Amino acid sequence: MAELKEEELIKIRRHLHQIPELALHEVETHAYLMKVIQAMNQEHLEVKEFEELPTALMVLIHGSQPERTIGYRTDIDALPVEEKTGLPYKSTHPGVMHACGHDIHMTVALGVLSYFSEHQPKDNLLFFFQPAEESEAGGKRAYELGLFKGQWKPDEFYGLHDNPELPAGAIGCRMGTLFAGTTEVNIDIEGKGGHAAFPQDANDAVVAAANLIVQVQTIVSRSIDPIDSGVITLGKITAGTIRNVIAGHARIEGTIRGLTQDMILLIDKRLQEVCNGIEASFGVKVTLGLNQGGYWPVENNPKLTKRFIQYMSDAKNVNFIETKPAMTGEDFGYLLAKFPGTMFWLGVEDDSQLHSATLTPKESSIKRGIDAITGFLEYRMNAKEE
Ligand SMILES: CC(=O)N[C@@H](CCC[C@H](N)C(=O)O)C(=O)O
Repeated sequence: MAELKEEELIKIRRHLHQIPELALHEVETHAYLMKVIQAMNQEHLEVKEFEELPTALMVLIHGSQPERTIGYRTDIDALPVEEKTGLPYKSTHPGVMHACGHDIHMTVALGVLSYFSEHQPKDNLLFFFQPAEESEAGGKRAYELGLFKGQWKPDEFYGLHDNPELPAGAIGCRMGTLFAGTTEVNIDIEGKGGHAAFPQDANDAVVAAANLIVQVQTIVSRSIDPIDSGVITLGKITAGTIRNVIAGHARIEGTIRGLTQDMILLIDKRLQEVCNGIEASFGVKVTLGLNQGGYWPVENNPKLTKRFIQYMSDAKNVNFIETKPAMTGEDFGYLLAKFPGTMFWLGVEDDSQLHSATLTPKESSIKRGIDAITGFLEYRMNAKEE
């Protein structure tokens, strides 16, 4: 047994990349993670699975002189995106892809875990392999199901997200808010179907939906202080069956983002008002469903994040970049509201954005990320408390 080498980590990442699974269905991923972890030095390791959240996994490395339990979280799910990278190790699961880089996240976590399985840490280290980040709020579920109990409760929590806009291996972070809070939006419009030739006898849900979509564009442009930040994106619309039948139903799905909870609530309220207006002017029934789940703004803890940034800025082997807040969401925001901690970016340098079918993170970022994180954790465990 020895800690995982760079070429082994790359093999692991490529295997994970080939078996992406959607939120709460990460069965093969879970089994593969178990296999990799079981091949590590088990001397100080304890592994826990959970009947109530079967694809989740926690691993505790018992420290030599523990004063605290330091948590490290990685997400493990993928997205419903058909991969178009053409890579030899592309997804083998049709219509599903690690288009948000969670394969990189998991590999970095395994690398850090493998390092500390061979170099016993002073404090306890708790690794949380979390299902369902992209949807279904896996972090909140885990918390509400009581997974963080007894020795499985972190005193502080860290986690990363990959960032194609940063150079490979760079660490990005900031004090305060790193990511937005998000709310999932579902809008159902009920009109009356009919023949394309007799619109007067029907009530066209497509026309109502089109107007609603246009009016929604005024929420950010007209109701929000331009100095503040808010987003509403309607990413999916479905309606109708054929060109010559007037659709009686339309469904629109989207997402709201804000750097503060007040901003999210303001957009929620304005969206409800727009829906009410469409109901009144088109005589349709509009049902608005809003679900924030666990996607709270990601607020970095001041004391821990100051220490994190200090270490990363000073470390000779780390390219540290102070970043702006981003409108991406993360259910780690929920866990950071329960446990103090820090979320940060790992640069993976790519022209494609997160959630794109051509995302190809640079694999050299994996080892550099592991070195930066293990260095930080060692420093953290040995640093004197102020
Ligand atoms: C990092 C990232 O891309 N996260 C997702 C989180 C999704 C939140 C939720 N399902 C929503 O769509 O509102 C993101 O899309 O930012």
